[in-house]
Amino acid sequence: MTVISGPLGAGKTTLVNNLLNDPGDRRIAVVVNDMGEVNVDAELLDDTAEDGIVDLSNGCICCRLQDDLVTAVTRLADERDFDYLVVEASGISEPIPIARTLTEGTDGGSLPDRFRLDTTVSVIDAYGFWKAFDPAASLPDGAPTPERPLTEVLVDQIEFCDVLLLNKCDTVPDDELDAVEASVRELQPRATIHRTTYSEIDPAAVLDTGRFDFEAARRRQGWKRALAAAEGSDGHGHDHDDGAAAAHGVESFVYRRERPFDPERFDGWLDEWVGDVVRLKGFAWVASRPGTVLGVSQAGPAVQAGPIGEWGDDDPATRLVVIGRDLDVDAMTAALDGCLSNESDGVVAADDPFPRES
Ligand SMILES: Nc1nc2c(ncn2[C@@H]2O[C@H](COP(=O)(O)OP(=O)(O)OP(=O)(O)O)[C@@H](O)[C@H]2O)c(=O)[nH]1
Repeated sequence: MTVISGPLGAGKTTLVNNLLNDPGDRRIAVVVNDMGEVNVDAELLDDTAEDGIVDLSNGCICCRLQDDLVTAVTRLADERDFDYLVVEASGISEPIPIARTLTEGTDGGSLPDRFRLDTTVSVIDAYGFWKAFDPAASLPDGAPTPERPLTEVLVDQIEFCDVLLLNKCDTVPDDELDAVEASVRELQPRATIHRTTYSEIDPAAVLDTGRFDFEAARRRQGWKRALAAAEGSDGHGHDHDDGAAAAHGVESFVYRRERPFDPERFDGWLDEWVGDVVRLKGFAWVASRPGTVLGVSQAGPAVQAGPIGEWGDDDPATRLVVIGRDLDVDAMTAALDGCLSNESDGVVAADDPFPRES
């Protein structure tokens, strides 16, 4: 099986159609997931192949429709003869839960033994990505408007995949495309990246690649690599061998402190969206909650910060990975230092910005 993820309008259906039109000597079946009540995507798929296409609509296969996905694949296996299954996730699907469903199954059941998750593909709209991180970007003539701002899900889709299609390359100038690819590469050091237009790609690059590896995909996300590198060095976690990233000013650094933040000042810092930052991810020690690990995740304008566990036997600390272009590391470090509290505990925030989830 190959799973295709990616934001709305990135070119996933276009890729599925290309694969249906040129499957080589494979017989392909397709499961298409769409959020709407009518599965528009299934209607857009070529009629000739319609028989092997299952629609899962009105929900998302990463959450509500997990069991439906297992049931649909099992039924397809019972009723049809095919060699390869392509699953097109909805634009808002998170790839990790889908990969888990397709490898481990759900509480309600698992896939027949003869299925094997082979490749996870993310189709990313190069223009949408470029615009999301560059507030000054303007729309080239005739380019489709991206339907969705960058969100946490988009970064999840970039960070967790084996093959990444940087699609709609016709809508971004070549020099900017190099910078876009360098940023994507910093987030996603492991995947094979292909630049595509109208999702045109050799089917062998996305089918039967043998590249899926759950643990490697999770372990080798860009921010985790930066964190691991920083723990053994001076805090600059970027890959010094990566000339493309350096040429475009793309880097990552890790903010590390053994002192807690003042909750209100740190919350204020998180609210100040810094345009050059592509990704902020890690954990923090906050003085108002001395026993609690605060998880922090920012992707474009979307920020999430909340309790993710207890320090337990670990010494509390802050580790924040920042990935971006032309980062002013000194200014950012100074701003974060300005949010540090002198108290290691006992600070009471009048209105706790990071309440424990009930
Ligand atoms: N300019 C340009 N348009 C493209 C390219 N690839 C796809 N499109 C167009 O972008 C639109 C969306 O493409 P789809 O393949 O439907 O995207 P999708 O990811 O399946 O979209 P959702 O199902 O809504 O999430 C369509 O009008 C495509 O023709 C490309 O490389 N360049």
